Amino acid sequence: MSDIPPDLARLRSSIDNIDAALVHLLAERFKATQQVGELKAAVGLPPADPAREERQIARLRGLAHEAGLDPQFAEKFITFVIAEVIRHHEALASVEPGAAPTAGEPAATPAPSAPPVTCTTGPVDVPGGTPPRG
Ligand SMILES: O=C(O)C(=O)C[C@]1(C(=O)O)C=C[C@@H](O)C=C1
Repeated sequence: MSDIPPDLARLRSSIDNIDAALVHLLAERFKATQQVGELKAAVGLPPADPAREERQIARLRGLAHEAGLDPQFAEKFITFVIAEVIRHHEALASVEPGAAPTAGEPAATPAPSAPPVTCTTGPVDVPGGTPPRG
């Protein structure tokens, strides 16, 4: 393969930095939305808030326009991210005592001090399950 022109290498290095920043920014956003999901589940608020989403989309479309980014792309991107957040919120709501009501149902009384839900990456300890080996 031929040598990479220095300008291409420089631009790619910049792209790599930007991509890393995007990943870090998204990780921070998901840390914040995780807490929102726990709070919503604890008080019985529904996972999605379409009115809030409408405001976010309108705001981001405006920012995108000012920044020279395609507003349609900005909307698609934030909609994609929010859809994933809602999926996480729904998972939290399904395990919280103050789980979100389904349509037409009143909200359950929230537990006074519902513990925060944490994500487990390792094996889950089930009471009465197989004792750990070793
Ligand atoms: O602000 C909220 O209520 C959230 O749950 C966060 C968030 C988001 O990711 O920005 C996600 C789902 C809602 O529909 C609206 C916004």
